[in-house]
Amino acid sequence: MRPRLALVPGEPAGVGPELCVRLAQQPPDADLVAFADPATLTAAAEALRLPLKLLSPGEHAGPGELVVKPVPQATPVRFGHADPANAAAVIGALREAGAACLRGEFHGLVTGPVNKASINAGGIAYTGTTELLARQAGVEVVMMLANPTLWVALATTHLPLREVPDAITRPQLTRVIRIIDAALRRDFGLALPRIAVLGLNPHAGEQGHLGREEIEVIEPVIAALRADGLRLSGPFPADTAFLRPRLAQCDVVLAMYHDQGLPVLKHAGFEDAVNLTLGLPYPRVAVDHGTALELAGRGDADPSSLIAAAALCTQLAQRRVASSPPVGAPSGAMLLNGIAPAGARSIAPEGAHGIAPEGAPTGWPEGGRR
Ligand SMILES: NC(=O)c1ccc[n+]([C@@H]2O[C@H](COP(=O)([O-])OP(=O)(O)OC[C@H]3O[C@@H](n4cnc5c(N)ncnc54)[C@H](O)[C@@H]3O)[C@@H](O)[C@H]2O)c1
Ligand SMILES: N[C@H](C(=O)O)[C@H](O)COP(=O)(O)O
Repeated sequence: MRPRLALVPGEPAGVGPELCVRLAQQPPDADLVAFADPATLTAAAEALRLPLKLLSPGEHAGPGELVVKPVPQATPVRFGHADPANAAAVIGALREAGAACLRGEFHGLVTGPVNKASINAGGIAYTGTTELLARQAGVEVVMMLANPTLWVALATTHLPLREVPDAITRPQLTRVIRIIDAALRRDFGLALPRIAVLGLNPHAGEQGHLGREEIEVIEPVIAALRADGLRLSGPFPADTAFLRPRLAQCDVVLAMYHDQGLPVLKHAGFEDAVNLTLGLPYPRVAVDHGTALELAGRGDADPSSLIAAAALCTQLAQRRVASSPPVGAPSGAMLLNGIAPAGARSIAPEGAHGIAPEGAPTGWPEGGRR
């Protein structure tokens, strides 16, 4: 099955448009439709001196071609200079593409980076695309970033650090863990996903001497969900939870907040990591990097994350359309686009202690992106 995927470049002045142009040179096994201003895509192609022929919806694109659903900007793009006047176009493209996915016109959504400050400066309250798509779909979601060696999900996303402890409650954390468990079963075929839950406080609260959220919220949630059959461990002190032997025991690490988990993930592998939204009615996969305004229009931006996102979204869409996941697939068995859960690395032939050595993804199914 060849999926139809909606593609949204994100901030016009950032690296998103040129990465879409690069993606169009080596498209995934899917039909892409870009929701964007055609002039911006053309300008990006010209800046990079790459061929790009824009087509209309309904036409079939080959390499160097891209079908576009026009979303006009208020002002012409100037790479490197985000214009808040274009906020409505950026958000409009995301909303249009999300709505089309909800109507079943596309099998999945791939998105580039958005500059949160520019959108807010343009008068639109926006914390992130994850939250925007969740609100539009009327569901709760979980953000999970993944690269071939590590998966990290977040209990909270884009909110001030000061607000994090109050946002983590027993019902909220229960819902987060259930969304992760269900998504990893459905989309990755894990029979019993192993979720390692981090504490919130230093040393996971040190038995209540360094904070009580572990005792009052996190431990009771883990105990209740374990009693329901979920495979949970923790709460672990965050500073040692990412040590290799510990990672080998889980499929995904659940961090309590954005900067508890994502610096580790991005340090472990920035280039080919992707950002998944778990819990949406359709697969959404995004880049793991930001708008990188300083690189835009120069041709120096690495397209690996967008290419990985499009490839993974293609596979997730195919998987959802195809029959249900294989019954009893061993935990960690599914490898999609080389994205394997942490514990699954032990089945990769190159892995030592389940960790792929430098440059190892070449041996993984479809994982030879570098
Ligand atoms: N997916 C998203 O929408 C997303 C993700 C992260 C950050 N952001 C937004 O992007 C803006 C800039 O954020 P930031 O500076 O913290 O992060 P950033 O990812 O834009 O940049 C961090 C560093 O990585 C480099 N980099 C980023 N993408 C690259 C690529 N494709 N190839 C090579 N190098 C690359 C940059 O040059 C910079 O040195 C902010 O407004 C932030 O909110 C958006
Ligand atoms: N938190 C993400 C990251 O650090 O890569 C990013 O800022 C935005 O993600 P969404 O587009 O899914 O909101």
